[in-house]
Amino acid sequence: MKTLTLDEFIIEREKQFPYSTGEFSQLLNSIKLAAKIVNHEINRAGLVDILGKAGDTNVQGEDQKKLDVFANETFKQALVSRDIVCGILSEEDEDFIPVTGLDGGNKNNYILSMDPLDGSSNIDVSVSVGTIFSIHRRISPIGSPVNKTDFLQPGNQQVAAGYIIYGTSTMMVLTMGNGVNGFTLNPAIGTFYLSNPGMTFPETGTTYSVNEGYYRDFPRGIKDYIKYCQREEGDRPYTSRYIGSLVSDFHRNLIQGGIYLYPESTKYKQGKLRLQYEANPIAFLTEQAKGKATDGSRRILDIQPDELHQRIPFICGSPRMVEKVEEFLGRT
Ligand SMILES: O=P(O)(O)OC[C@H]1O[C@](O)(COP(=O)(O)O)[C@@H](O)[C@@H]1O
Ligand SMILES: [Mg+2]
Ligand SMILES: [Mg+2]
Repeated sequence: MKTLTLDEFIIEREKQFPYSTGEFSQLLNSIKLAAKIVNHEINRAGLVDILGKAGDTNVQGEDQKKLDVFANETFKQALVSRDIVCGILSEEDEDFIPVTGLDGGNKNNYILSMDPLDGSSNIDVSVSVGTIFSIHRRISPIGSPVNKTDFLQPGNQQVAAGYIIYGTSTMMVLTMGNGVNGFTLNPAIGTFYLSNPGMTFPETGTTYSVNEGYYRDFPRGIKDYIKYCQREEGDRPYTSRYIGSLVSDFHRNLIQGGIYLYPESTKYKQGKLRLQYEANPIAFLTEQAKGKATDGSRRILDIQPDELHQRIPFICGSPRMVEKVEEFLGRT
């Protein structure tokens, strides 16, 4: 049986999509193109001047890496030059970016929120990193410039979300609200093929992913859950695996079962991860893969955003494991 390419898969799915105008597949094509350019740069990172700090900080006060900036510019270029979105929100830009036509307005339907390079702390040491994206339909009138409310929609309004993992192989994992599918890049011909159809979280797992270096500063319930994972009982102790790239830790847990936690702590009072372009897209994928995603008490996708770059405590993965954390948090 012929393996579907990403293009063929999207065209097939778009036929089932209300409002289908071809705009959506063009948008995913732009993402796919930018991903291939970034992938190429990552693969030869040590040979070109793309490692290390760029010398600036982003709106979160983090040192931008050269690859953060390269990935950000590459994705923006691919989207703006094709005039395929009406606005962009990026981790690396303070404000949202309205994409305007000659008339100052914009006829496009979609806005894209993105984390152009996820796992920046791993770039210089050849550990897998990713790109995360979230797609919403605009709420401002077609033809007018986008405004802030377009970017403060809750996660349950996403029409699609995904990530690209630049790992031992390069994959795009995507949901359009109808399950989760993984596509592997054949670097020889530059085509993504449907390699992992119908990805779903195992009900439970034996892997937990959390930066235990912050253990002391975690809420009581999280500390109790970590101790529970380490106790010699039943199928425990669980294995601790933490790559330090959300996309990579999530991808492993999606395939093998497991849980990822980035709770609030004294250093990150609201957690570290950003709601609009990290937690929401990953939560949409999680739920579409029959997993669970919470901030400890609320369903991530139902949280009403207040700020473009707001942070949120984030827990996601195999449903039984996430429920156990909620139980521990509920007890405190
Ligand atoms: O080093 P820490 O504090 O454990 O944080 C690691 C987490 O931060 C992130 O790197 C944040 O993402 P960015 O690299 O896009 O800023 C996640 O990918 C990762 O899970
Ligand atoms: Mg990130
Ligand atoms: Mg990033």
